[in-house]
Amino acid sequence: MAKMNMLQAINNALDLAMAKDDGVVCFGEDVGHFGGVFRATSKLQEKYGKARCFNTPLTEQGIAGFANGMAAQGMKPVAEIQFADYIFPAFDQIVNETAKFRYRSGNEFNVGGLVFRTPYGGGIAGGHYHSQSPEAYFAHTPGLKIVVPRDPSQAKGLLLAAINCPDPVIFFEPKKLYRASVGEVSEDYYEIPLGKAEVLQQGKDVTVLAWGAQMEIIQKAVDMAQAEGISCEVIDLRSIQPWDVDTVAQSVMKTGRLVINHEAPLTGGFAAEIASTIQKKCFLHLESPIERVCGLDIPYPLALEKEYVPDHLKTYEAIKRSVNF
Ligand SMILES: Cc1ncc(C[n+]2csc(CCOP(=O)(O)OP(=O)(O)O)c2C)c(N)n1
Repeated sequence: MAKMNMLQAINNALDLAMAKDDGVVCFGEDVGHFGGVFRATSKLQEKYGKARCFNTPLTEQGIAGFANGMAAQGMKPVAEIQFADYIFPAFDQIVNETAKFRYRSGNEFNVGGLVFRTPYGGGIAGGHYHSQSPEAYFAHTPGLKIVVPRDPSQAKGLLLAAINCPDPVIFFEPKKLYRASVGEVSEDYYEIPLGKAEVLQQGKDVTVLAWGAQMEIIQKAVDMAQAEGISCEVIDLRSIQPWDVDTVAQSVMKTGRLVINHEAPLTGGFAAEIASTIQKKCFLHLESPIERVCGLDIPYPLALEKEYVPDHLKTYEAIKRSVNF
């Protein structure tokens, strides 16, 4: 075991994947010698050469198209989109090509092994080009897997599973935690299965659910609620697509209440999908309406970031509303 922050854990995962399989290549804007704007690919070019870790021009559509072609030929491209806010120039390639490659070619080709890594989320005073959480746009596209880690050891295991996955994966990295989240990480190769949620804390009154950077936010709210005797079950979804319906439904059947938190705006956010599915699966077990604690329906603001974010206080209020309904 070694103490790593999330960036070091991601770098370590990429290093192990590249050592294990010559087909794994890393590329993106300033990813080569510079190691990426956050240094996630630091030293990989030195170690594996310019053919396996290299810079691209400033063209996200080109990065995604290039990744599609490489993956279709059997390589395992790990492409970095510098900020998730800049993934939209690649939207056509990802939605129309990456996600549909296997379907469209009658299973003759697929782009499994393709991973788009991209830092997402706010809380860093980065304004609207460095703060958005666009996971729901991609969750709406069958054929993609979507994964969001919450800490270094999870980031490593989930990224290695993504690179080894027979389907293309978008790996959203909570940039706020890149250096802030530090923990013990095994230096060995290991994978954490995709599509499986993690129950972090058992409870009986209310289920509180989030992913990525919002996990530490909901934990603060849960601690406040528990101090008042409210017993909370805490779930980290880990994968947005596919998401672990059974684990969430089992929990809500026990607690009868659900609070979902995500940083993306409320309307059309992934919490709506979860709420809809769970109200159908757990209808006769629900004691109160499912609560969504999300970002406001506005562009991500620079000046009013604190008002925008679904923080621990808003989450605590939702837990209280849910329990006192
Ligand atoms: C679509 C998009 N992708 C990525 C970025 C992030 N970004 C900001 S500046 C920059 C590097 C620009 O380099 P260059 O075009 O050589 O101009 P320089 O600032 O070095 O003069 C990048 C990648 C962006 N602003 N927009």
